[in-house]
Amino acid sequence: MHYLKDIYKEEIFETVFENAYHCFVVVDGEGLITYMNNTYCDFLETNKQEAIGKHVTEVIENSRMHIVAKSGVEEIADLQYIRGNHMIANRIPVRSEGKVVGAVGTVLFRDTKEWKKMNSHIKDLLLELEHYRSQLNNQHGTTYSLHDIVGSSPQMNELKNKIKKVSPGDVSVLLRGESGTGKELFAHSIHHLSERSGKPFIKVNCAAIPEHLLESELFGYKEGAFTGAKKGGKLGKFQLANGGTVFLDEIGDMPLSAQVKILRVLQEGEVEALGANDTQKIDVRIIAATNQSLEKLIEEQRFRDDLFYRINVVQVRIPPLRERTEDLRVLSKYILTKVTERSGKRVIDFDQPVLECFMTYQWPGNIRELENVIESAVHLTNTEIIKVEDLPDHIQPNSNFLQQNGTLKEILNNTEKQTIERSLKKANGDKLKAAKLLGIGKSKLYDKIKKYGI
Ligand SMILES: Nc1ncnc2c1ncn2[C@@H]1O[C@H](COP(=O)(O)OP(=O)(O)OP(=O)(O)O)[C@@H](O)[C@H]1O
Repeated sequence: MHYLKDIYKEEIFETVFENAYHCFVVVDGEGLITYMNNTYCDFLETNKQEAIGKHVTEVIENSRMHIVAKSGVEEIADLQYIRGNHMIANRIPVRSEGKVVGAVGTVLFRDTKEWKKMNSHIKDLLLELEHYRSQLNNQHGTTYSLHDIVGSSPQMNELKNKIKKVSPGDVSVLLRGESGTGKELFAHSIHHLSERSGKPFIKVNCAAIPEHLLESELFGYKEGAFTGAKKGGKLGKFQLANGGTVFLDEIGDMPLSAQVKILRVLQEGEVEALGANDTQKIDVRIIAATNQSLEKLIEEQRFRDDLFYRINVVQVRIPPLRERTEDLRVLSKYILTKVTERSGKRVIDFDQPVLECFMTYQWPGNIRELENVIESAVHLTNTEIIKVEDLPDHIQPNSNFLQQNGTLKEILNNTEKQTIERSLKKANGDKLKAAKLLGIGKSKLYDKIKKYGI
């Protein structure tokens, strides 16, 4: 007697897999795709001929099927980021005669409406989590401590030691450094390490507050001080920070009129709210930051020298990123982890040429720029490893071949391979489009893809 499954095995397989609403993929022990149903092909905008035989990571973003096909450890309900959305993936190893020979994968919530709903739900939850985390951190106004300052270059170690020394006590500190070097991070750390850490840390962005509002923002106002003043008045940043620290960011942009008032607070330890008849005693520590040369501003009479001497008791210079390239690797990894945790996309490392590229780039925007570059690369990459092609054009070394070693032929081949890979990426895998971008015929492109094993 034959069982039904023996007679119609193929038909049953076909019916189940091809008519399913779910995406199915099967890989062999090497991670090469041996089967993919139409639903999955449609979703990935590919077809069976293209997909079958390729390594799964070339076809599916963030896939771990090849790992499961090796480890034999199933992964159920894993969150996977594919084509801009969070999907639920199951990966089950296939065994034959006790050996792991491959894996079967399914992706749930393919149905557009269903997964859109689930996806927006997950995004909402991630945002909510982020909100609570930052609320918790913000309770005392400080979000960072010295532990959050990544870097172990000699310059960074020296800097951290200096910060440890100046933090206790009340001396004013002037942080100098280019934009994005981490001045705010250091200001937080100084507060955190001081006796004032249990008291508020209040940041004033001197460049962002319009001149006519600066005084009321800094020193507050009494009810009825001017038309439009709030009932009950408003406390200024200095009153809010009483007992704690005021961080005057971008102090070089502070208007002269406000500089006089700040000087008075520093000299006399008292503030006068707008419309008030009396002054109020205030005890704050000042940390100021600038990326401009205050000396030059003094020469141009845009900054008061008496205020400069007050805030410049201890000066801390934060070196630009290009002067401490030893920190690049660890910083990049740290930022990558932060970005992937936030976005839910699985990207685990950088290709070596990416790090080499980082080493030679000048980083005018310093760590903030590094953060932006990594964030955009994480969104653009189709694999778990960030490649040079995932970087913004201006970061990529355009004279790449000049830095390569090897014979002329090897260098030319390598450059040709990289150019083809980039064009394919730009054309989203569309070979006709890529051939057009490269100004060559489709069959020539196919030959080269084959030659270089792309
Ligand atoms: N050593 C570091 N380790 C980890 N993150 C850092 C480090 N330095 C800077 N960052 C990050 O880089 C970004 C920019 O830092 P921050 O805002 O402190 O720079 P800044 O010098 O105050 O910039 P600006 O002058 O433009 O205000 C922040 O997101 C910060 O967390």
